Amino acid sequence: ADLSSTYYDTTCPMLYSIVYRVINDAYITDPRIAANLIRLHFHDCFVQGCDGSVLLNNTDTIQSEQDAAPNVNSLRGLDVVNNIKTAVEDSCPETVSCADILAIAAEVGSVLGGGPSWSVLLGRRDSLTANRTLAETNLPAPHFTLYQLKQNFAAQGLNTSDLVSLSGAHTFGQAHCKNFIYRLYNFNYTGSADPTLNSTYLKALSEICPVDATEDNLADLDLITPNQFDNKYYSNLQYQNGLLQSDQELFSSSDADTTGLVNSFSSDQSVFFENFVVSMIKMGSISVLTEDEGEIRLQCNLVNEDSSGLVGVASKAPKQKLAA
Ligand code: HEM
Ligand SMILES: [Ca+2]
Ligand SMILES: [Ca+2]
Repeated sequence: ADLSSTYYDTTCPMLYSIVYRVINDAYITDPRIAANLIRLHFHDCFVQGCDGSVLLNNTDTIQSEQDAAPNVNSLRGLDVVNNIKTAVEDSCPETVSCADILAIAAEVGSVLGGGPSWSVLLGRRDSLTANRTLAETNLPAPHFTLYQLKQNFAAQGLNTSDLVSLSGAHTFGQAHCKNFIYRLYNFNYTGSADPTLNSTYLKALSEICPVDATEDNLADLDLITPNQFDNKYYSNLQYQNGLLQSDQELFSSSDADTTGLVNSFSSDQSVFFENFVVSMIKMGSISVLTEDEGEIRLQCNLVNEDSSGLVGVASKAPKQKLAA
């Protein structure tokens, strides 16, 4: 069945305001949470669809996607998702999926950053499985060329325009040095910096990430407005101030048919916002589970019942008994 914006209108009318309140509380002390939550939804949707698989922890039967290379030491916001789930279960027990919570949280992240709001389509159900190998394979890498990025998005049913608009989420949040340090000192084994990196920006980045940078150092993805959801990401690219290679490729790749889109998003923020919303809704619909597929998890990090018959949340009855 199709997703619907009114899916929980009768079963959980306060859903949006509950999700908003929990995120807003976290945002006051940690504005980066807005970026963390958008990224979680993306990393969920690209791995067996938007089914909450990214939230599952390691167990005897689950290999957590959180340990896949693109996620390890890099996913934030999982605790806030659990806080949201607890608050939602309080008001609407056993009703709202974790996959839907991620989709709403992504929209709230955009809104809190000053970005667009949209009516989130709902009705996803949660997976019974995770797939770490698929997380390694499907999530795009920061060193990808434009060609690789297009292939990677096409595999999810997303086109070049989606690639450019969704990359605009790098208008906020941060990245670890290890994801771009190779651009600073020995790009493609040339012994020098990536030629598509602005020399002033290169100097600034070299201070954040010296050759022997420790793994924990972070740089803002958007050097102009690091916490604001706006279109500065695209003007940065025009000045060769993209942090990741995968960002700068959208403007600087020799065969970039994406340059025109970058220019139009840079010159008109409302055009960027409109396209971002369309692409987020498209991404949020990738391979969703609906109706009797999957389950409504009681705890986002655990399936309700594992193969050994143990219940995910001790205080709740297993799914089979509820249905009986
Ligand atoms: C186009 C291919 C993409 C690549 C190669 C990519 C890669 C990355 C990398 C390497 C980081 C830094 C991770 C770290 O160092 O901890 C990052 C951060 C981030 N990405 Fe992407 N990303 C892509 C697309 C997207 C999309 C489609 C979204 C959302 C719609 C997104 C949202 C974010 C956000 C918000 C952050 C900052 C997170 C934080 O501050 O914790 N990215 N991305
Ligand atoms: Ca998933
Ligand atoms: Ca920004």
